[in-house]
Amino acid sequence: MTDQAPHGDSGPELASVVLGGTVDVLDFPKPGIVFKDLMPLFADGAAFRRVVDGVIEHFGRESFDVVAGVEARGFVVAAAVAYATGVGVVPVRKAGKLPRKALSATYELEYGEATLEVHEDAFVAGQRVLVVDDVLATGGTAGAALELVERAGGTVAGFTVLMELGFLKGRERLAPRPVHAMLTV
Ligand SMILES: O=P(O)(O)OC[C@H]1O[C@H](OP(=O)(O)OP(=O)(O)O)[C@H](O)[C@@H]1O
Ligand SMILES: Nc1ncnc2[nH]cnc12
Repeated sequence: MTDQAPHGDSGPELASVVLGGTVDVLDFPKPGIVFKDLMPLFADGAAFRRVVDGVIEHFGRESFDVVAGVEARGFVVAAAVAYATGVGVVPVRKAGKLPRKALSATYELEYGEATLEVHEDAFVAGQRVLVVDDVLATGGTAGAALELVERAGGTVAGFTVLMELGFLKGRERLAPRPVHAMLTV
């Protein structure tokens, strides 16, 4: 319903901040896709700080030991959360980008297929990992990222996105893993 107030797991105010920083791009990267571009949110310093602080407030800075960011736009949010909480950041990258021995997982997303990788020694056994991306759509990317974190020895402390495309049912695909989404559309 379009007349509803913006909603998400951190309340309507933060949901509105994300919505206000998002531009819909029609037919990108393929005809028929409405691409949610969060670059304007990242480019607005006050809005970016509010959503990064919102992620940290939701999970609590003592609940994770390291942040994993999913290439590419997940890197932006993950690095900011890591810096603000004084923990490290681990990139989960698209295939062929990591220089050392890596674990990989292939998945489907709204507009194709891709492979993600993480260094096999990226985590200390049992390290609590907060996994961060910008958008949850079908959940293929997130499922692969969470699987890789666990295969590399990490313990998933949480998964968060700034925007969830509810109609693509990614949350259901990831169940019973909890998803935190600042805005659900
Ligand atoms: O839930 P899914 O259907 O898997 O889609 C979500 C993923 O799609 C986008 O990334 P994309 O692969 O377009 O890469 P980019 O961040 O490098 O642009 C987005 O940043 C998520 O990572
Ligand atoms: N419609 C969309 N907008 C932005 N990122 C996406 N990832 C998958 N589908 C997407």
